Formats: sequence, structure tokens, C-alpha cells
Amino acid sequence: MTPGVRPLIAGNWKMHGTLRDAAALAEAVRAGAAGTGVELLVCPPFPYIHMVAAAMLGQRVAVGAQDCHAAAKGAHTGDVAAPMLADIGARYVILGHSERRADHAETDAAIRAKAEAALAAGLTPIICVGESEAQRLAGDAEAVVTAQLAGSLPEGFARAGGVVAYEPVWAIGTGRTPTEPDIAAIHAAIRADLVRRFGGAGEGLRILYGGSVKPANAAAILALPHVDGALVGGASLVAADFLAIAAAAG
Ligand SMILES: O=C[C@H](O)COP(=O)(O)O
Repeated sequence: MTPGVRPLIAGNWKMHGTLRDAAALAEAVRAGAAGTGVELLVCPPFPYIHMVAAAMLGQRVAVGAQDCHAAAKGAHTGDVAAPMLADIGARYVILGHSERRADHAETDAAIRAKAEAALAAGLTPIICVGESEAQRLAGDAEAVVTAQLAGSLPEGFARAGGVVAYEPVWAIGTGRTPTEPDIAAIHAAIRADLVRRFGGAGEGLRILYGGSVKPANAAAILALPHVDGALVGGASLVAADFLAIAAAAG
């Protein structure tokens, strides 16, 4: 944790569940949120955001999206614009997740353009970075992450309280995590990069860890310096697990 920074525990529901599942999960998270001292965020699939945001209105749980388009509107069939997300109650948007980088060939420049659109719409971007297993084995993890930050962080990111999520690609959904010293080293490098880029404002920006965070490992990971929360995939689909991770952060 970074002293004075309120942790953010974010659930990325990815492309899972039915409308009924989303409603039940949202209700269970809402009901359990009161007991946690951290900021909670859930990011449902696009079709469920409006319903979940309505359920969370006035509650302690923020709602976000998993992507947005770089344009504010226009002829982009199948895409969703940042102002639309803000309009239906989203406050955050995850950008540059490795699954989007892989499935949709998203580049750092494309992610930066989306982040600019998010900021213009009043959404807080959560920009994901992280190395592949081959890159880690080659000793390039820090260089990869630093290059991704250089390419994807937009102007105004710090002013808007933007969030960085470090997600080693090989740790996502695998049950494997980097060692604690390895997580701490990358988070320290990200912090140094944010401070170089944004000065003192970079000290207070939240850096999340993501990749196989579970109730069993959350406390140890969240206790590391510069780990200011978690971006949780699989475990965020089980309200009790998500809330247990939040409790570990609090
Ligand atoms: O966005 C979340 C991450 O991809 C982590 O997913 P996971 O917790 O299932 O490993």
C-alpha cells in the first residue's frame, strides 16, 4: 500500500454471466460493501452496466466498463463511446487489458486515444500493462511495462486520478502469480515512472496488481509497497471472494 492512498478493489467480470447472474452478483457485492473501508468497483459486460449502475446508485460500489472507443460518437458499428458509458452511470473504464491487446490487436497508441476519450467524458481510465511469460523470462518485464506506460498514458491522466493496473499476462486466470519481490519491483518501477512523468501527483496515483488474486493471497500482495489495490478477474465473480479480497485490503 502507499500511505494515504485509499485502496481500490476492482472486479473485472469480463464476458461472463447472464443478466440474472449480474443482478445477483451486484446485489451481493452491494450488500457486503458496507463492511469494507476500501473503494469497490465492478466492471460488468456492456449490456449489464446500466442495470448494475442503477442498483449501485447512492451505494458504496462504483461501476465501470471494460473498454471504450476512442471517438466520442460516429459510424463505428458495434463499438461503445465513453460518453455513453458515463451517461449510463459508469465512472471508470478499464483500457488496454491484455485480452483486448491480444483479441483486438490494441496498440499503446490506440489505448492512449481511448484514454483521452475516457478523460474527455469524465471517466477515470484504468490502464493495464504487463509482460508476457517470455518477456519475463528474458528479463524484460520492467522495460516492457515502462514502454507500455510511455505509449499509453494520456495527458491529464494524473489530474484525473488515473489508475494503472499491472497484470503480468502469464498470471491471468492461471493461478500463478509473480513472487512478492517481483511484484514489488515492478510496482516500484511504475511508481518511479509516474513520479518522473507527473511529479508529486504521481505519488498518489493508484497502482493495482492483477493476475490470480484470490482471498488466500490477497493480504500478502496488498501489503506490498506501491500495491494500492487489485484488479480481480475470476474471484470477482464470487461475491464472497471479492469481498474477502476487499477485506484483506482494508
Ligand atoms: O482483469 C483482471 C485480470 O485479467 C485478472 O484475472 P484473474 O483474476 O482471473 O487472473
